Amino acid sequence: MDNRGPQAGRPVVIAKGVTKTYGRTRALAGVDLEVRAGEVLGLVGHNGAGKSTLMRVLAGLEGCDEGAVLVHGKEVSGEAGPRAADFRAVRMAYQETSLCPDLTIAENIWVSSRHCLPRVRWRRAAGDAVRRRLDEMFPGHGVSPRDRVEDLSIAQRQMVEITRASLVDRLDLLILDEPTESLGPDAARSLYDYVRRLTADGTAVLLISHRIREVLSVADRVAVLRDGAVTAERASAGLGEQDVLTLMGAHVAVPSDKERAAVSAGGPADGAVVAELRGATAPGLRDVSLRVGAGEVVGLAGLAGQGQQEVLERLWRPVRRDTKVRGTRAYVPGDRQRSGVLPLWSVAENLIVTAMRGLARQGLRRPAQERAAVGDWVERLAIRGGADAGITELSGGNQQKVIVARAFASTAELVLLDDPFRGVDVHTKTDLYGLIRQEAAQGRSVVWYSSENAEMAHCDRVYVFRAGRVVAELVGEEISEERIIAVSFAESDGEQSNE
Ligand SMILES: Nc1ncnc2c1ncn2[C@@H]1O[C@H](COP(=O)(O)OP(=O)(O)OP(=O)(O)O)[C@@H](O)[C@H]1O
Repeated sequence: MDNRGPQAGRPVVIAKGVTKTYGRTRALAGVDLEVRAGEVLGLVGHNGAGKSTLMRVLAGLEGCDEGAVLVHGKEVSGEAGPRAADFRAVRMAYQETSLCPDLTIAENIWVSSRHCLPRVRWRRAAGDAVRRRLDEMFPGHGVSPRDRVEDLSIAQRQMVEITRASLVDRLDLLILDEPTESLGPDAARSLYDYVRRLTADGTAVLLISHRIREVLSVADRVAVLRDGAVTAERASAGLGEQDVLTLMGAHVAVPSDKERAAVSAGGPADGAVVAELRGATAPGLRDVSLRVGAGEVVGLAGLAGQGQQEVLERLWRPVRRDTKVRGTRAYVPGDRQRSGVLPLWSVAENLIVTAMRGLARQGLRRPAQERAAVGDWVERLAIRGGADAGITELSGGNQQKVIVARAFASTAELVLLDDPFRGVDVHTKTDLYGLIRQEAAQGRSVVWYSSENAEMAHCDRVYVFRAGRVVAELVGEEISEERIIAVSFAESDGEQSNE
């Protein structure tokens, strides 16, 4: 499977005046865009701007209503659809993985790449191909082609998804939709090393991401999509994060020192304790003690998989003597595909499901109150698509907003956040950080695991985890990205001897 790209700089795929409408939603409103051989083009824009829709149209997975898509100069929009031969060399790795959970990795590869695999002993051929490519792209990936997809972690599924997209006879354009949202830093670095090798061979790469700094460090050019149209295209050289945010029309409020000071001064460390772990030891946890005060935002930081999710699990299901939790709880999963959205329900139903009991009177639901609460949240978080849309009609980031709103719309005293802001745009994230602080000011407690250390700046107290232990407790102004990174990597003698 070699990648013979065309001459660098020549257009591989061109969109001309592309429009796409779903019911009343105009997802694309006349997009003009060119992706050239040998370049990485970054595509940025708010949740619901139309990025994923545009990618599906460019990959020939969906037709457009008006306008045209040209692949190597030939107009092919009329042939879009899963079998469109002209789009074969344009492949897409999805943000929500497209893998079948019940099948093994090798079987999934066969499903999507069978045209370039032998028909006899296909399972072994698919397994060998995917293993080779995984080794090349993500050294130390830790998966076997025989593993069933549903048993993989979210990061492993993402690695397989990206690998799957690259396994073809000929690859002219690789589209990566939020590829690193679920990957750790090492895997992200490996991916971009691979991207550089691909582009050096003439393949074009279209990278969609909400991580602007990352896009600027990888992409040669950046295009901004806003309300279904490309509103700016720039070379990345010389462009800063703030320039891109301005092009996106985002107003991003970085917390000022005064606000930070207010957070630490208001830290309710002396208030009532809502949840507590005392020397908790379990698979993945070693002698963990922590406490959460009323109205306190407590962060769980450190590298991924160091015990943070086990703590959330423990607080969600406090069955042992070493865990005490008072009051009701709500959980916001980070993996919306597996345990987040109820796919057959509308936005309103998904949002209100946990709050309806609190709104009911004598066991009877009160539709008017429910509608008002839903309307309020849809407006508060600017959920694009509206209350009556089916949840799966929403863009990924907007679905995530519904899941966050569901938890905060409930009367839960303790909200558990499992890295919930992956795939959410910068502007909305800032609104959600504000929401967490407002809710905490009203006495709600939050325990927040995040893989983005910068997010921990919005917490009152942060516990940094390493190998199942708390290795540091940072309070107020002690909380900084640098400090978290330093303690995440610091290895004490005691820890090493236990590993
Ligand atoms: N299958 C669909 N049915 C109905 N509406 C849809 C469908 N797919 C997308 N939309 C709508 O089209 C608009 C653009 O969605 P799209 O997923 O392309 O946005 P996006 O820029 O990728 O967002 P995100 O950053 O959140 O992933 C949204 O308003 C969305 O609700």
